[in-house]
Amino acid sequence: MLKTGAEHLESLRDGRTIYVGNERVTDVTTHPAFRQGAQSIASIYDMKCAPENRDRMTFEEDGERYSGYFLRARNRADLEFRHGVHRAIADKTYGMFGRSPDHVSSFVTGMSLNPGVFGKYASNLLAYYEHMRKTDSYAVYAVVPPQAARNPEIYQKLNLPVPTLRVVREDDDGVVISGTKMLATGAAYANEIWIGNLIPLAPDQSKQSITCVIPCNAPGLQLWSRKPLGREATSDFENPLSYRFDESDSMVLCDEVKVPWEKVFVHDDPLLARQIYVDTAGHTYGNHQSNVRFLSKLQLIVGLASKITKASGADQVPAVRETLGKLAAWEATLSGVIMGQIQSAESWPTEGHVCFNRRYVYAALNWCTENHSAIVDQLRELCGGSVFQMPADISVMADPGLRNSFEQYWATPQLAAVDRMKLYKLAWDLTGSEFAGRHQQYEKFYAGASFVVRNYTFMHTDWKFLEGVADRLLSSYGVPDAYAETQAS
Ligand SMILES: Cc1cc2nc3c(=O)[nH]c(=O)nc-3n(C[C@H](O)[C@H](O)[C@H](O)COP(=O)(O)OP(=O)(O)OC[C@H]3O[C@@H](n4cnc5c(N)ncnc54)[C@H](O)[C@@H]3O)c2cc1C
Repeated sequence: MLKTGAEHLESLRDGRTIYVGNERVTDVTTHPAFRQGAQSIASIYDMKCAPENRDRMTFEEDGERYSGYFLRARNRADLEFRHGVHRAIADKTYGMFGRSPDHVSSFVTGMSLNPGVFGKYASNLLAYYEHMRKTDSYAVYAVVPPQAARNPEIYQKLNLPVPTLRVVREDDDGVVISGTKMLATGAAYANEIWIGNLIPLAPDQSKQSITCVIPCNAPGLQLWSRKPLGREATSDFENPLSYRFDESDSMVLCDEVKVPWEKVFVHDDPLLARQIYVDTAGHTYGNHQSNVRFLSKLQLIVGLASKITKASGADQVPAVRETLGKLAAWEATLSGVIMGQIQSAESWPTEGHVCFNRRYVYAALNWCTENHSAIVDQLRELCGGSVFQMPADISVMADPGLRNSFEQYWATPQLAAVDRMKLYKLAWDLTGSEFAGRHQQYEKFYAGASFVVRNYTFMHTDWKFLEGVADRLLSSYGVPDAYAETQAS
């Protein structure tokens, strides 16, 4: 099934509990904090449904049509298709939605390639994959325990309740979960939340190992939103990104939420809770989307940097061109690594299926995490003080006298005053606004702290091959005879 944007918006009016401070939001599709973000998500569904996008964004299987990100790739062409679907979604939203509907769905699709990893819950995973694609469900995830609660011993010693989410009871119908999990990006606009553990658990944390999915309106589930950024954005002219693309982040608080057995994927197995991401193609499928999404954002940054330099005429200065050249080189580097993920696809994890090259996915993930701040900083440098040269808002244009002055003194030979204002407002939303700050934090942490991201690369590197290169050279010469003899004696 393919949902339309309107159908998706309707599905969000489900009585979910979402708090902004002490205010309970009754309808995210109309509330000022979320309505524009909800519209942006709806526009992704409409794009998928549009007849002209049918072949590039959806596929047919056994007579039914599904969103393209549910395709289980059997060859390189399928990976190219998946890539194109992510690309279209990321381009539409300029890379601002990290957890767009194609992220967690790609995890589940990748996992469905070898469900055997899930042991006795394999059929649950497959049934969930079917449910997702049949209902065109939008899932997000909360797969990290809250900070400071990763060592329950500290709480136990002080006789305090452990805040992290865990199973508190089980019966014939399923399990009951309570506690918190961070940080469900996109939950305000999603249908379901995947609960899990992307970072390893200790062997005695079996009750925390629960991996399951819950609907966003599950009784007992509360979403505690961080400060929404769309709420303060008055128009897309003033805050072009905050206004449309605040994807929301929420703490997940479960108070005795019932999860039926068929929605449980891991239970009482701390080791497996993490292995399902490593031993299946889930994490790789999902993070190919992350890489593609970052590239769309990077292309916006580089394009804007060029326009900013043209607006002031600085594009003619050799040193400025050099900066643009560096930005363009970074953009090309990431493009190349992403295409390499398809070019060097792996026949993995099961016969008949293929996966994006894992090393290249993790290399790009690491590269993006390490370089986002530096990239944005280049744009900030190119902006200089221009962003603060602009009047507070567009209302100056309503006053004939002020408008006259503005149009006369703020124009440059290259650009009219109001066009400059428009340009710099976008640049500030990308580099310096609260929205920009949230993105900086997102790019640093969305795939885990940097040491976690580097560990993926460490895990997937063929060290034998690399050491072999060093060995080949080492073995091509020896210790000089005179010293070798000394050693031997
Ligand atoms: C904007 C945003 C959106 C997010 N969206 C999601 C989401 O959709 N779903 C989800 O599940 N999670 C999400 N997260 C949470 C994210 O997964 C975590 O932030 C991430 O795993 C890091 O955990 P932490 O924030 O607790 O930081 P910590 O792990 O506490 O790290 C904080 C700092 O301490 C350092 N540090 C801590 N421990 C060590 C160590 N052992 N060795 C070396 N350095 C260490 C880290 O390098 C880092 O600099 C999001 C986070 C942000 C900021």
